[in-house]
Amino acid sequence: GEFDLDIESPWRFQIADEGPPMRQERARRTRQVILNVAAMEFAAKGFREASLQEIAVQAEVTKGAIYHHFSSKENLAAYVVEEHYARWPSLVKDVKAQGLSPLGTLELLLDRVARAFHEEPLVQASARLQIERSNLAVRLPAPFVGWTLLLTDLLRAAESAGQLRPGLKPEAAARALVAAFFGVQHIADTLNEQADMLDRWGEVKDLMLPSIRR
Ligand SMILES: CCC[C@@H]1OCC(CO)=C1C(=O)O
Repeated sequence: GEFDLDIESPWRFQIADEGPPMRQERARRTRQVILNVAAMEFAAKGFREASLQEIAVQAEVTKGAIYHHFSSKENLAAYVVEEHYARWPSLVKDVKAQGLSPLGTLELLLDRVARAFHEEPLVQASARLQIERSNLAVRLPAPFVGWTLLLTDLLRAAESAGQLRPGLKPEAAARALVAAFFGVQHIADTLNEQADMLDRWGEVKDLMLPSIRR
């Protein structure tokens, strides 16, 4: 049945320096190209080694254009993370619209997120920047919180629908799923640059979901 997902709030956060207003379409496009190229650079080399010069060359803009849109390398990193989190609400809406059961929605959602980690540079860059967050002199949103809240909602709905193993606490299962997912994507990234993420997530899912279902 329908369940209320507050999918906007967990991932909304205020960026320190908002940057210039987006008047022309061309400026918006340039900004997006810089973000996409920066994501690949951050994902490949991490914050410190990522080079604004390299980003400028690949985005075919001047370094000045990067500073115009993002004011600093740190702020550019914050926007890469913001772009990553900004993706989830629409993904959640799409999955929810399939009208599956709460646990069916949870499984499909995490499969889609696994695919995003497998193939999207913005998501991969954000995950790597979040790991480096203590070395970054810019405020990033707390990782994991948004997903833990959202999965808790889904698991509470599963409990109401009688889908949850008796005695299982929704919050505990949500934390365990987020921890498992984080570990899987981290290992897949570290050892194989996310190449085997879908298989590795499938193994963990096949182990955990039966222990969650009634
Ligand atoms: C869905 C699991 C949570 C997810 O795993 C990697 C990561 C990186 O920051 C996450 C986050 O929520 O921030």
